[in-house]
Amino acid sequence: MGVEVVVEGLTKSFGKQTIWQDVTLTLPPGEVSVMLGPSGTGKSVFLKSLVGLLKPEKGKIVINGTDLVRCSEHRLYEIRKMFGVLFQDGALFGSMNLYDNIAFPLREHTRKTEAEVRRIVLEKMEMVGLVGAEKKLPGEISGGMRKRAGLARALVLDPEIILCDEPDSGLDPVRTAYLSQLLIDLNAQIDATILIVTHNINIARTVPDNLGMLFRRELVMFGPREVLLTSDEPVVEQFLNGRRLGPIGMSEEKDQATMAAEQAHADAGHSDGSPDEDMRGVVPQLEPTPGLPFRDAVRRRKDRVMSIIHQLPHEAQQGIIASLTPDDLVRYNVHAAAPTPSPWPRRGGVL
Ligand SMILES: Nc1ncnc2c1ncn2[C@@H]1O[C@H](COP(=O)(O)OP(=O)(O)OP(=O)(O)O)[C@@H](O)[C@H]1O
Repeated sequence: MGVEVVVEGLTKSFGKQTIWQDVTLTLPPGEVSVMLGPSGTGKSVFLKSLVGLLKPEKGKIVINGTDLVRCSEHRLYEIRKMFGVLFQDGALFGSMNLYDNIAFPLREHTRKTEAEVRRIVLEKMEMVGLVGAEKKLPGEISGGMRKRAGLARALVLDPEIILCDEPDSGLDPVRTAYLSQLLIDLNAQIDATILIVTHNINIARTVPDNLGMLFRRELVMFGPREVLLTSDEPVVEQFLNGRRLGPIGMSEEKDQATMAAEQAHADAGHSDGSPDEDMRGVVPQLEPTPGLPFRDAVRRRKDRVMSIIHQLPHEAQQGIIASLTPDDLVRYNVHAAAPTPSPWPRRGGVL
């Protein structure tokens, strides 16, 4: 099973520019989490900090009892082996074919024989649907295939934590849907802890167990998917609906006067070009492809979320209860959906 990643009070700056501050969250072991945020809010910087490629100024990142921010280079090297990272462009070597690209970490970091390398590379290529493309060069294949090759390479050292930086970037909506399915299928097969950073609304709505959002140098929220999907926090609602109306502006944030003027314009019946449909609400989560194992994370998450359900906002409680099976209702002793009052904070809520 994947490991828990505990982030406490993390702050990252470049010179005088603070990217985000005081970020606190826990990636539950083996669950899939998505971090959303408008462009430039530091999602990639967060991901690189988790894997130790960037050093935050304050706070902790604790994995298996080790704080990555303060540990020795040797320990960091050991912990890094637990990670598989899918970078935005796949980060493949252009002059190597896919087989050699995927074999690279095995040849660099292990003493496996070429026969073992071959078995592992072909197994991972099959997992991501790339059988037969071994001899292709990265420049000869589509963006979607490059992503899958990058994912296969991230898998060869059997990672316990997989980080994906914008897996949808450069992909059409259909290929993005295939990649989302692939990530859920992988989670079912290897039970790794997965963090995806993205601004793709469809991925956010259908893939993760947990959702978070970075905005204005802060973690606005992080918690079970139902919390963000039903949230009326303006920045979350605006983002998940892909609307112009709201606090997020062209260059990240808007001033109050602009927001008021836009609201008045909308109230007067003028469209801002955004879809009318309200995307708020809990939609069914993607399930593994038939024939693959059930995701253990789903059962663990149910236990976890049901133990904190009374701390969550009403709409999230209702979304969670609506997703329970008749057996779950008995197991968790839930009588007719009756959410209880909740102390969920409107901002900065993290569970
Ligand atoms: N090595 C670096 N040195 C200085 N500034 C950096 C460095 N890496 C990132 N930044 C700055 O950090 C900020 C956040 O960048 P980041 O790429 O993490 O955003 P993002 O949320 O991933 O954006 P996008 O969704 O567009 O990829 C940007 O202003 C960027 O210029």
